[in-house]
Formats: sequence, C-alpha cells, structure tokens
Amino acid sequence: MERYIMAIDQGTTSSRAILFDRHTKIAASAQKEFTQFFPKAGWVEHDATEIWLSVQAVMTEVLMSSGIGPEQVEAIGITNQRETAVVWDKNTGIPIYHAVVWQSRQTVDICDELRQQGMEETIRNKTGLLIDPYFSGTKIKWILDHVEGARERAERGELLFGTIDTWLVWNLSGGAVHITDYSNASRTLLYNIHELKWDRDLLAMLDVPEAMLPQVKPSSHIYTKTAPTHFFNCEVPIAGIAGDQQAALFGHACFQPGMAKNTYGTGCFMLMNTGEKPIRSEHGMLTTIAWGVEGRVEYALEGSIFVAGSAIQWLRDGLEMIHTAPESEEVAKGAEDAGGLYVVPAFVGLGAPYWDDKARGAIFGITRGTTKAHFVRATLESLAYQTKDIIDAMSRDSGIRLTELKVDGGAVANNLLMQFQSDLLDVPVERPAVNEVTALGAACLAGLAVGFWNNKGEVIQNYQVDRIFRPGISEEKRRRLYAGWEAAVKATCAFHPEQD
Ligand SMILES: Nc1ncnc2c1ncn2[C@@H]1O[C@H](COP(=O)(O)OP(=O)(O)O)[C@@H](O)[C@H]1O
Ligand SMILES: O=P(O)(O)OC[C@H](O)CO
Repeated sequence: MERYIMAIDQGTTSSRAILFDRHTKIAASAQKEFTQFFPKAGWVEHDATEIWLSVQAVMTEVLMSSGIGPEQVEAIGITNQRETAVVWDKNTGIPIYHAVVWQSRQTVDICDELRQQGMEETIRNKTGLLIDPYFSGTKIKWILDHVEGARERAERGELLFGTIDTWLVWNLSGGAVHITDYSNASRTLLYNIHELKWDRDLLAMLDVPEAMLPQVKPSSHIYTKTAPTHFFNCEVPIAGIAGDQQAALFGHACFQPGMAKNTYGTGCFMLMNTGEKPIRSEHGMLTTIAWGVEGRVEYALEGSIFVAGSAIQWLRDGLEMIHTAPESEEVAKGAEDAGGLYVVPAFVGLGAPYWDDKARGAIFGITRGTTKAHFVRATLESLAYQTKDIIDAMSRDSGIRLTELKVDGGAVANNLLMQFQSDLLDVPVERPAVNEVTALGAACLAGLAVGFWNNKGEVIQNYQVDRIFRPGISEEKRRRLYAGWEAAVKATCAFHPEQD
C-alpha cells in the first residue's frame, strides 16, 4: 500500500492540503478560501474557527478526491501564515477575538509607544526583529487590552496564545498539545533567538503572561498524534512545523549559507540561509530562525514585502481592471513597457527595507497616454522593484552577491513578471517544476522526523526546474528604470495621510 505525507499549508487567503508521495510528487491537493475581514482602514482579521473548519474541509477533500485512505498518511506537516495571532479560551477552545493578521496595522500606537520608550535596540538584539505592527507581540497585547476581562483571564491562566500552527495542532490533537516551532516563535517579538527561550523582559514590556505561550520545539519532530475524532479515526503523527516562508526555504533545498528564495504570494518574502550564525542587519532586513532540524538551529536574513500578489487582487477586485489574476499578464502585454508609470502599493505601509507603517499607496508618472495596460504592468513591476530593494539590502548585509534567484508562490506563473524580475536584477530567475514549495518544505520536515525520508539529500535529489528566465536588457535601461522607482518610493514615504 502506497504511503504519503500530508502537508497542510494554511496561508493568508486560503488553506490547502497536499499529499506527497515518496518521490515528493504531488498525489492530490485541495484548497479552500476563507473570509477576510477589514473592520477599519488598515486592519485585517480572520475568524480562527473558520480557518480550522477550512483545514478540516481540505483534509477531507484531498482524501476523498484521491481515494487515498487516512491510514495511508504516514505523517502530517504544518506550514502557516506567520505572526497572525490567535487568543482562545483553554476550556472551550473558542477564540476570544478574531485572529489579528500579520498585515494588520491596528497596533501602530503600541509600536509608537515602544519606540518612545527606546525599546528598538533591545528588541533588535534579542529577537532580530524591529518595531512594527507586523509581529505577533503587539497584537497579543492589543487583544488583551481590547477584549473585556481578557487580561485578568490570561493572568488566571484561562487563555492561550498561538500562531496559526499552534492553533491547528491544538485542535488536531483535541486540545491536548500547546506547542510551536522555532521558526514561528522567532516571529512573535517575544522570543530570544540567541538564548532560544521566551524572553521575560519582552513579556513584561508587552504585558503578556508567560502561561499563555506555547512550548517551543524543533521544526522536524513528532509533537503529537491526531485525535482520532479529528482525523477519521486514525492517530497520525504531526511531525513537522515551520512558518510558510521558512518552509519554502527548506522546500527549495536552500540548505547552504548564501542560498536564497523569494516567494510571491499575498506578500513577497525573500529569505537567505545564513547557517548557524545569525547576521545582524544594518539595512532593514530581519534576522530570523530558519528552522531547528537535526539538532541544530539555523538562521536566515529576511526581507518582507507586505503587498505583492494582493496588489494584483486589488486590480481585480478593487479596480476591476482584470477578471482574474492570470489575466494580468495578457493585459500587461498590451503595452511594451510601463510608459514611465510607477505604482507603489504601500496599502498597509511599507515593509523591508523601509519600515514605514504610516505610508500609503501612491501612483506616479500618469500622462494623458497612460492606459489600463500601463497600469496593470506597473503594478506587476512593483513586485519586482520591491524584490530588488530587498536583494540589494541583503547583499550589503551579508556581503554575498546573489548569482540566481529561486522563486515560488502564486504570482510566479506570470512569465512577464518573471522576465522583468530577471531583467531588473540581472540574474537568472529559476522557477521549480513543483510550485507548491512551501507545502513541500513542511512535508519534508514531517517526513524526515518519521523516517519516510532518510536525510535532506533525498529532498535535493527530487528538485526539478521548470524554467529559467535570463536577463535581457542593457545596464543603462536597468539603471534608468530603478532610478524612477527609487524616486517614487521616496515621494511615497514623504506622504503620511492622517489615519482615523
Ligand atoms: N498569473 C498571476 N499573475 C500575477 N499574480 C498572480 C497570478 N496568479 C496568482 N497571482 C497572485 O498570487 C497570489 C496567490 O498566491 P499564493 O501563493 O496562493 O498566496 P498566499 O499563500 O499568500 O495565499 C494572489 O495574491 C494572486 O493575486
Ligand atoms: O500566507 P502567505 O503565503 O502570504 O505568507 C504570509 C507570511 O507568512 C507573513 O509573514
């Protein structure tokens, strides 16, 4: 009887379940979108219970549609949208508030207070992160401050906090296990990435009771088994956990220091493996834990772009310029270039390397000749420009000049975007045959823990390339295009509209 690893990829806009066979080929997959809540400008929330239901739905569908039985699943690996914070009642399992999503800006004021208290250096030294609403810590504080009676309940030990991995494992285990892995812990603003422990000073700074926090475990490890009631009467080991960007780094087999990948999903996330050495960034990158595997914790430098594929969704849903995200390629081809137009999609502020939480989106260079094609093209190009900002900053921090870029995520299906990315960076862009690299990473972490695969070498063996995009524009054109982008970002950061 064939055996499989099930990866659960719980992303910002959808949940997926994917079954991988022994050769890391996808045997079946299922996907389900869920509701996005935007209660106020800049706020983004999810219903954590709806997320859990969507995960149960895709786990069921992937088995039903493929005819693969639950007893054929050797282990489950979980990968997740990171930083998104859930606080729930330990006894009822009911969240006390919506999950506050990584993109959400509702903690700008808490961040301002932390800056005024001069906490920047302490936070950077201990966590590798910087002060921004992006990370979980201020979101937990916000929930405890805003939900009536929550702080007292948390202090009495009645409430639990988790990122989405923690929430899913807790539910899959029938409420038995409250854990996370190093990669997710390193995104909370509460975890000391050098000492590998929750940091008492940071917990005091944000007034978060330690009893709410999960235990932190390696990324490839048998944490628990599914409660039979939650997995078709089967007890299957849950054996891999990593935040989705770290899982993608693993799935791309970026195991050596200096190897990097960029994922083009809702946001864009560029990670470079720096091995067992955490590198402190001087250029707006984050230092983060890549994973804890084979008894070693390894680190990465990360550049986080908040708005990437979601800018294409905005073209589709907000402006109704396209019907589907893939149509953006056809429409953009209607113009030879962006005609001098620059779209800076700072819808929720700007992430790395600018970290401007008060900036808002802007468009520059409109003329009477500007068409829809220019508009769509400039929006696609904004993903590539933001990526170049990150790669330049990362090279300055690490001293490493990238020689190729490995890519994945929904938007890499767009050939026009990939070609422009290669032109702009002046390096080959390598797209893998299996685009589900994030899920593959989670599956590999789980498969290694249960002996389904023997070592990381087997992961590399199965890695196949679909297409390599090679640079094809002059240095002068590259310089001119990028100079326009730099001017556009500078002007965007100079404009801070008043918020409610
Ligand atoms: N052909 C395409 N061209 C441009 N963008 C695309 C294309 N296909 C999908 N996208 C974008 O990719 C994103 C979905 O990618 P995905 O990796 O599934 O995201 P996530 O994991 O963040 O939910 C969407 O924001 C969508 O707009
Ligand atoms: O859900 P994704 O793939 O957009 O990833 C979200 C990131 O993990 C946020 O840090």
